[in-house]
Amino acid sequence: MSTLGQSTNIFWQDCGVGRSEREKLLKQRGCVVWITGLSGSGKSTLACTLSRQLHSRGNLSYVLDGDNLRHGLNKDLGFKAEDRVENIRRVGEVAKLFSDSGLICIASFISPYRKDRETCRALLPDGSFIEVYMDIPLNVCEERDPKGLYKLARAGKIKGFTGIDDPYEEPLNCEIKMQEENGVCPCPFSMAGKVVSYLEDRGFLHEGY
Ligand SMILES: Nc1ncnc2c1ncn2[C@@H]1O[C@H](COP(=O)(O)OS(=O)(=O)O)[C@@H](OP(=O)(O)O)[C@H]1O
Ligand SMILES: Nc1ncnc2c1ncn2[C@@H]1O[C@H](COP(=O)(O)OP(=O)(O)O)[C@@H](O)[C@H]1O
Repeated sequence: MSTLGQSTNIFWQDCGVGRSEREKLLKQRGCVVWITGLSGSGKSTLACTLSRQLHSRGNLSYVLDGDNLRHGLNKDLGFKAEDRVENIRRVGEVAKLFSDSGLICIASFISPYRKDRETCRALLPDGSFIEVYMDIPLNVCEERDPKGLYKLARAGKIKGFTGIDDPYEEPLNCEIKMQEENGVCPCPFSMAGKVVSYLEDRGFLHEGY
């Protein structure tokens, strides 16, 4: 495997305990559920509700959340385009490791650029990157505004806020799309149920897949 960047004289170290052994132990298959969408679209809520539903049925998951990772691993990054690219690059690599460990990794990031999401997808075995698009209209997200950030962005106090004066590129071929139905947003529990059904149907949640 050659994924070398600046480092030289380094060699891939294989380990006798492999992915399939870990997956057998956990009775599930590792994957990445990648939740993308505007601020306020419900990404974190869905991520946590999904993690709870999986936990209740005996499946091990772990949530990687934009706000949280920016407190640690990514605290050197801001919101300029190149910082967002690096943010998602690092998260993609971490998500790959988590899924290789056999976990259901739930990544919740605005991840505004299509190319970066596709790069993360390409890191994973076919079918194990499940892109979930929170297709919630900007005006709904803005009305919610739980952190008051849209208000600040509209007032010009935050520059480069996604959806206001920074781009968001919608997925073209996501696996799951969450949308309002008759002007009503489905509850987080039913959204999480939709993801669980998807994972179940594709054998991610069972032994003997
Ligand atoms: N300029 C700007 N644009 C968008 N979002 C902003 C900005 N500044 C701060 N925030 C807060 O940062 C959270 C998004 O972090 P992410 O790591 O998911 O962003 S990105 O994927 O790198 O675009 C986002 O969290 P969510 O609301 O949960 O999406 C915001 O709370
Ligand atoms: N399915 C939903 N229906 C209605 N309100 C929701 C739903 N999901 C989240 N919310 C509310 O919307 C706001 C933003 O949710 P959050 O999960 O923080 O979004 P994000 O992580 O995308 O910024 C919160 O106040 C949350 O309670």
